[in-house]
Amino acid sequence: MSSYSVFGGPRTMTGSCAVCQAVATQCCSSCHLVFYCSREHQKQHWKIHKTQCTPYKVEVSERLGHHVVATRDIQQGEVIIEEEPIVLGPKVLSLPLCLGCGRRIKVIEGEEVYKCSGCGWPLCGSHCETSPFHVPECNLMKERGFRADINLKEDKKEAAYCSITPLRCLLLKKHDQSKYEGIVKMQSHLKERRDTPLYNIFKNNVVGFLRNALGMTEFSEETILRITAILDTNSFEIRRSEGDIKVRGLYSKAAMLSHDCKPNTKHFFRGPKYTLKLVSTVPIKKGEIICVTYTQTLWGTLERRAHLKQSKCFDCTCLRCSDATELGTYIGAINCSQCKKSGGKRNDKLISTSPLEPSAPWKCEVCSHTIPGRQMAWGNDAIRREISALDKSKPQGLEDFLDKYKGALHPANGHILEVKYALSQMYGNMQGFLLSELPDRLLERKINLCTELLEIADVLDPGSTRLRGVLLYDLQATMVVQAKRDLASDKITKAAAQDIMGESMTLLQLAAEILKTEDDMAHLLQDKLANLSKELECDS
Ligand SMILES: C[S@@+](CC[C@H](N)C(=O)[O-])C[C@H]1O[C@@H](n2cnc3c(N)ncnc32)[C@H](O)[C@@H]1O
Repeated sequence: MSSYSVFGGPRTMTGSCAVCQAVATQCCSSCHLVFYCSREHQKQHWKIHKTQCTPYKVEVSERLGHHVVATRDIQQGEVIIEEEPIVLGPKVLSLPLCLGCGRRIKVIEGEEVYKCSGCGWPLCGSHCETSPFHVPECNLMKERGFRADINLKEDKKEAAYCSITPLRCLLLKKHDQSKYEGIVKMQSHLKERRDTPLYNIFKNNVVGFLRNALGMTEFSEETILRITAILDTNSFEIRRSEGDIKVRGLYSKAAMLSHDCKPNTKHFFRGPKYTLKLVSTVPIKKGEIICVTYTQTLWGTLERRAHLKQSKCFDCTCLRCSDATELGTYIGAINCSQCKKSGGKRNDKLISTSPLEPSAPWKCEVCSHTIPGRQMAWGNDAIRREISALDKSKPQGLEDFLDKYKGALHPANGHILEVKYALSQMYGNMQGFLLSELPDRLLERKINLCTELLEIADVLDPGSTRLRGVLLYDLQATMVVQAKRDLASDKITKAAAQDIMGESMTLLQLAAEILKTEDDMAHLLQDKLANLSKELECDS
């Protein structure tokens, strides 16, 4: 941001000047939070204010607790928050990972994994022993005479990692008091978490390890459990850019963001310090809540709310959750078996009679057929398990799943959509199903899948979201191949092919704009744009 870009014209609110405390009528036009009596004082204060100037403020409400509100209109694609983590570390259960750099460790049977000379924890190699992430915990373990003896297995998640991130939080008390204080002020929901299975695991394993094995008796059981609860309530899951492993991080500003099942931002992590960037996916009006999603867009309300209740200890009452049709998408709906029997329309659907009550019965929109809410929840769990067990190495198992459930589940049911999304990614992108090799039937299938999914994404995950970007990209690529084939076999005229290519170019430009923030897509998209422009030039 240039030094003077936020110096707007006079505004008619009053406050006290940030420099001289005189009555002031002008405020910063970017954040609208700081007042100045004169332009000179605004310029003078900019050196300090530029590090604090944000388009949002944190407010507190009974429903949400702390949450973030826009202090001015925010355009689509603006970076709202950019910050480094206060703490970074392994998830509660983690695949083998290096405590120095966070990379996945490859475990080869019969070969020793490198172990830290100081504390015995597995690392990539000696160079990771001096990593600032690892040094404080390593010093403590050495000091307390502890040496880890961990037997990692290649594809097995290791439970011993559960103590590391809480330990890193506690160590801040000595090394960075203000960060530690920032953490302990965060919401924990410790009361609600007490005596849950996870709480008991933490009580035995984390408290046991830190207080007994490491002798950290200066921290009470209550404090340690509060830290584990704070991590569960506030941390972000980070997929490392290599895509091989997930870690978790605590970010002080982003921890204030509330959840909505139709969020208005996306976030990603960049660089060796895992800097979080929060970007608006749609325009956000001054006064609106800036939010993220803590759950999955393609899950139905029953599943999302159960997940939020269990992991974040609250009952979501957002617009999407409150609407039995989920904003008209029917993503939780199932087909009515009774209407079908009596020859009704295939799409007569059962929806919840009261979506904010998980036990409320589900009722057909056309006939009076109902089924208990609990049965819906069991059904969803069973289907979720079935999807997890599907062979995702080839499309056939997924197509069979869709075939099996096409009578029972509504075509836009979340389970169906998840499988359709997986298929849309397989066709055209996986060995044996590359775009140029796809038979015409599967090209058409891929186009239909992308179009169908985009219609849902436009409602539930609108704007510049990754889901829309990926679908738009795939759709245009498939349209280009289809148009070329159709032209070659005289199914369409040259003019019609050019129209499709032009439309594809528009979709590709949109996808490129959305995905420019995605490490894995940005270069690919620039190349594709250049190639498609060349083709269009040659054709015209
Ligand atoms: C990451 S923290 C957000 C900051 C928190 N509100 C606070 O006061 O510190 C997550 C917690 O915020 C609350 N929260 C977030 N979104 C909510 C929502 N849509 N409805 C109710 N509570 C919400 C829940 O208590 C949740 O566990």
